[in-house]
Amino acid sequence: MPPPPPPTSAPQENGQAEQYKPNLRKVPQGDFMRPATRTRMSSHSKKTNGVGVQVEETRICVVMVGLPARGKSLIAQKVVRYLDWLSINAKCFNVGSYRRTATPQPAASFFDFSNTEGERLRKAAAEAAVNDMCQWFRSPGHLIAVLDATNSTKSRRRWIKERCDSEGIETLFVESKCDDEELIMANIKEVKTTSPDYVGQDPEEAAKDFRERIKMYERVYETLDEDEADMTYCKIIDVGSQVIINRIQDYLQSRVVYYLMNLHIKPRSIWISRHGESEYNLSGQIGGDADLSPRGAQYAKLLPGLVSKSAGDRPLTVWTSTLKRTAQTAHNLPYEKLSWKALDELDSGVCDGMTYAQIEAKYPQDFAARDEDKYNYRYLGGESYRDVVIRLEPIIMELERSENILIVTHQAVLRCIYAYFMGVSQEQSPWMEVPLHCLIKLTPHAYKTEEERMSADVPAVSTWREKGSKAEHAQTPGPSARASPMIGAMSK
Ligand SMILES: O=P(O)(O)OC[C@H]1O[C@@](CO)(OP(=O)(O)O)[C@@H](O)[C@@H]1O
Repeated sequence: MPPPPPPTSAPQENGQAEQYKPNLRKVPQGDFMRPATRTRMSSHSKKTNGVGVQVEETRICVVMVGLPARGKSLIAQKVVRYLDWLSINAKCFNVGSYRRTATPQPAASFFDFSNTEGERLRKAAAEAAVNDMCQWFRSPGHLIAVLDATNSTKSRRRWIKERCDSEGIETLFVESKCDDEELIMANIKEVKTTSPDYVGQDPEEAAKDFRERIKMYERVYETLDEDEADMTYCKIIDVGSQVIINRIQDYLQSRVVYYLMNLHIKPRSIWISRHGESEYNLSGQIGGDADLSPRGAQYAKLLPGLVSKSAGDRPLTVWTSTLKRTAQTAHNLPYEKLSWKALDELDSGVCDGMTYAQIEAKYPQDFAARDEDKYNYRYLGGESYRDVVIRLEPIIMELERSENILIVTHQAVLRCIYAYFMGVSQEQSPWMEVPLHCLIKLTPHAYKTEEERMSADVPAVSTWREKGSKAEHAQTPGPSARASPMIGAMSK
C-alpha cells in the first residue's frame, strides 16, 4: 500500500510544542463572507460543498463485497458518517434490513444457495434496496450511497453495475477480503451480540448458526478479479495489509478510497477527555492559553487511575493540543504522547480572552448570530465549527489508522470528534454538553458506537451555555464595550 500523504499539521513531541499565539491577525471584513476554504474549480463538474471539500456532480454507489464477518457493515457505516461529517450527503442501504422485513431471524439454511425460496427472497430484498437507492439519488445533493450486502457473486455485482449504469450512477465496489481467523472470530462475537438477526438468542447458538451461514456463502463466493477489470473497485485484503485499486475515475471516488485505505476493523477504543479545569474556565474567559486551576491539576493527578481502570494494560498513545492546559492534564499519563496543533481549541479571534457576557455586551449582533447558527458562525480573525472540522480531517484519518488512542483536548474540538464517531448533526454538535473532569470511552461496533462516561470525583465549573440563554460571568462593560456592528460571519 502506498504511504498516505503526511497530515497537514505534523505532530510534535511533547515538551517541544510550539508556543501558542492566539490568532488575532486583522482580516478585512470581506474575507469573512467567502466560503470557509476556497478550492480550485475546474472547467466541468467540480464544486465545493462549503467545507472546502471539492465534490463532483457525479453520484456514486459504493457497493460492499465480502463474506459475512469481514467488517463490511462497520466500513459502510463509517464511510457514511465520515461523508456526512464533511457535509457530503450520503446514505447507507443495508440489504439485510430489507430482507429482515420478510424473514426477521432466518436459520442458516435460508442462505443455502440451493434453497430456491431463500434465494428468491434475498434477490427481492436486494432489488428493493437498489430501487430505494435509485429513488434516493433522484433528489438533488444526494451524492453517495453505500449498498451494504455480501454481493458475493460476479453475476450479482454485474446486475448492480448494469442497474446503476442505466441510472447514470457510478459504481465503486469495495471488497473486504480477510482470512485472519482471529479477526473473523472477533467479528463473529461482535455480530452475535449486536446483529438484529440474533436479538434475544443464546449467544453460543447464535455464533454456531452464524458460522454455518458463513459456510453457505463460502461455497459460492467469488472474489473481485480480472474478469471484472472493467469495474471500478478497491479490494482491501487482510485489513489493509494490501489494497488493490482498479479504475478509480474521479476526485470523490479517490477521496472515498483514501479514507478506506486508512481504515482498519480491528477492535479498539478511543478515549476522549477535555483538559482539567483551567484558570480561564474559572473566570469564564474563552480561548487563551491558561494554566490549570488547582481543581484541574487534581483531575490531572486522578486521570491515570481513571484511564487504567478503563483501558487496563492495553497499549495507548496520548494526543494533546499544543496548549498548556492539555499538556498539563496529560502530564502524569504513563504513555507515549504527541501534541497536535490541529487539536488546539476553536480560535475565537478578536473575542479570545473575553467572557461570553463581554462578547454579548460588545458584539450583540455576533452573539445572537452565533446562537442562531453556531456551526457556521466564524469569529472575526478566528474560526467556525465548520472550519474546525476541516482542520481535524487529518486527525480523523490518523485516528482511523491507529488503535487505542486517548485524546486530551478542548470543548469545541472534542464536540467535533465526538460528532464524527457518534454521527451527531451539525445543528446539535456545537451545543453538546461535554463536562470537565469526565473521561469518555468510544468503542466502534458494526451497528453502533458504544459510549461510556467516567467522571472523576473533582468538582469543576460548567462551561456549557444553552442556546438562547443569557451569558453568565457578567462583568460591567467598560467604555469601549458599546455595541458595534457585526464583526464575524457565516462560514457556509
Ligand atoms: O463553542 P463554545 O460553546 O463557545 O465552546 C468553545 C469554548 O470552550 C472553551 C471553554 O469555554 O474551551 P476550553 O475547553 O479549551 O476551555 C473556550 O475556550 C472555547 O472558546
